[in-house]
Amino acid sequence: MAEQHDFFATAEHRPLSGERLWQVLEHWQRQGWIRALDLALVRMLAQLTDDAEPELLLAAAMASHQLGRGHICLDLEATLADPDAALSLPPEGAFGEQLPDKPSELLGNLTLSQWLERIASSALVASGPGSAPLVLEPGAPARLYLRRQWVYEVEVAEALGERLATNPVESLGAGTIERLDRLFTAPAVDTIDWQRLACALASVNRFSIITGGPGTGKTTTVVRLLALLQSQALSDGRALRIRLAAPTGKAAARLTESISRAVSSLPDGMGEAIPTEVTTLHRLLGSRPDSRHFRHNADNPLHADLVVIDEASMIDLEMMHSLLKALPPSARLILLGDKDQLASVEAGAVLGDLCLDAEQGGYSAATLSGVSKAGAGDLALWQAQWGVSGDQPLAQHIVMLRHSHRFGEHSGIGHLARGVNRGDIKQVEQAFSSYDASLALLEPRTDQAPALRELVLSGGRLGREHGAEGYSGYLRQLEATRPDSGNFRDDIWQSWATGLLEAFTRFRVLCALRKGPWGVEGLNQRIEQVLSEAGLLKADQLWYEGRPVMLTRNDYALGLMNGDIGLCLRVPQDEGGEALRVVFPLADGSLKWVLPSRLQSTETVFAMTVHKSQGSEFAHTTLVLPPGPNPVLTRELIYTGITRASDWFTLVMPARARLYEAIGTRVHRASALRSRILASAQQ
Ligand SMILES: Nc1ncnc2c1ncn2[C@@H]1O[C@H](COP(=O)(O)OP(=O)(O)OP(=O)(O)O)[C@@H](O)[C@H]1O
Repeated sequence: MAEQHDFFATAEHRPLSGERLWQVLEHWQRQGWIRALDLALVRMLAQLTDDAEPELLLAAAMASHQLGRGHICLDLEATLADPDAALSLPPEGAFGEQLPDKPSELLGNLTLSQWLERIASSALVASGPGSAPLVLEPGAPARLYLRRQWVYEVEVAEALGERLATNPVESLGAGTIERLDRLFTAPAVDTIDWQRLACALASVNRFSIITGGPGTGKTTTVVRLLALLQSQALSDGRALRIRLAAPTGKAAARLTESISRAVSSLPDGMGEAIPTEVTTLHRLLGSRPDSRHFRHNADNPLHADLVVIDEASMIDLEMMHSLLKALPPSARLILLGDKDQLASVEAGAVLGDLCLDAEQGGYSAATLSGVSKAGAGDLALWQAQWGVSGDQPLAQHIVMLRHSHRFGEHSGIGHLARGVNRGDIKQVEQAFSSYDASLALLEPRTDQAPALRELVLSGGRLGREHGAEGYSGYLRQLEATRPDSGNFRDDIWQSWATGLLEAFTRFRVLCALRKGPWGVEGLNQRIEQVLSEAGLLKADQLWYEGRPVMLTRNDYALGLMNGDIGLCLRVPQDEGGEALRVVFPLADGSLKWVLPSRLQSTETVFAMTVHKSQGSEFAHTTLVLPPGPNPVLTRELIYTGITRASDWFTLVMPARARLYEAIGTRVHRASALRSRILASAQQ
């Protein structure tokens, strides 16, 4: 590949001078194309040595910037092929403008081999373990890492590779099969019971992934798996220590509810000693204020025999690293999640990377023979129909659930989500035209369109025809059910607040962008204005009754996490009189009341980004796309937005082309995690 790039380079690359480098980097930072953090890192690197070529420092700035965009490393070859894409140029709102000092001007005629040479020649760069702050892997594709990311990737791959190295599926014994028979009915002829298969495979492995779209039974399956393993352990005289966690408080609270439901429907005698309390990953690992290190680590592992993590698509590489470090070697790890959802906010796409081929199965002869007695159907025949065979270690540990019990064949949301996932524009259009009881499409010309106003107030057409409300439902409930006496600690005020928190989840506006009139910032202002004009709230100050807020940073002193959502309510005080307090739901079902002045970093959340909505579900979800092209518009973003809806979904798109472009664009995050894991498992 290096030669190929050299071949296409037509003009000579003029070496970059130090002076020009700093001019350009400062310009990039002023423009917001790179972060202040990226520039500070490069300045720090430049001070460590005087042998760093400007082209190396440029690569370091881009690697740091790419990390901020979720990439674990800088793919040097891809960067040379499209240098401006590495800085997401053109920026939001600047489409078509002439932009000076773009990366393509600096890297235009540089060949890969020249760049590699200049990077590798510095003491700042190593090709593997050591203390140099950068790591260069010159293979194909050549990658430049900041050292910490390289260490995370290597150590996660080693830990998972070690867990994948064994596949004792032949040990599936008569006791397990008898329990599977109690937990599952026999599958229909010629079908595969993927849930049963997942249970059988995960019952013998130390690492398993159960992936599937919304309502495919991930929770149901894992609860049956816990029942199977715990009843086995109890009959051996030693209960398993089981821990359940999810990346966010919201996801943990949702899973607590669905696990409790699933445990109560287990066959008699099989629900014993199965916990239903789900904690956040941060709490599970023991987060420490202002530190990226956790209380539980390799020296102080978790007290657990089995750890289940839900919403695993939200786990970034660093968190996966911390989790694997804290996991005792003998403990089982089970990840649940939807591989097609957006990747984590922070860097990495761990679940997506691991599940790249999950749809095809790819089970080996040993796995097929081992599970043939599990009663899940003829997996060998199913796989033969796909023409797939395999002995790739990762595939033996993954099961994809394929049938949605929530969004079945006749569900509009299911039809639409499947169409988006397949990139099938026809199916997407057909979904909107055929399923008008659950789906609506709005194509407003401006952000002031009356139809948008109606959507926000009362749910638009879905509100009029099918009872899918907008924000007026929550705000009317606030006034109509307000208790008339007592104090905010009284049960009556607590249940009022609980009801309002629940009502607020019935409708939500999700945005692809943060900035601009079609982003979170503009739409929050617009929604406040619409609701104020309708007399539903008085948004004349920062804090007003009815304001929904989201924390934008962890607040360890208050025990609240980034992403937690609360409502600002006017409540009677202990000492008499009334005051505004913000009420937050906690994972254990209790409420936390906080004075607004104690909240450091919050933002209004009538509109929120799709990223922040992961792990949540709203009865009526509205997804707003911007009119202009933007690299954040991807298939995964649209799918994640749609699948936040439990009953109704409205898509707002000022320009149809954005939807088509997004559906055709897949998220790609540079990393070598998958190939490293496979190499490590085969060693
Ligand atoms: N095999 C099954 N047969 C009938 N109903 C099922 C089956 N599996 C799951 N369900 C039902 O489907 C619904 C969704 O199941 P579950 O909550 O386990 O799915 P999930 O994949 O965890 O969903 P999500 O992650 O989207 O919340 C539940 O009401 C559950 O009882």
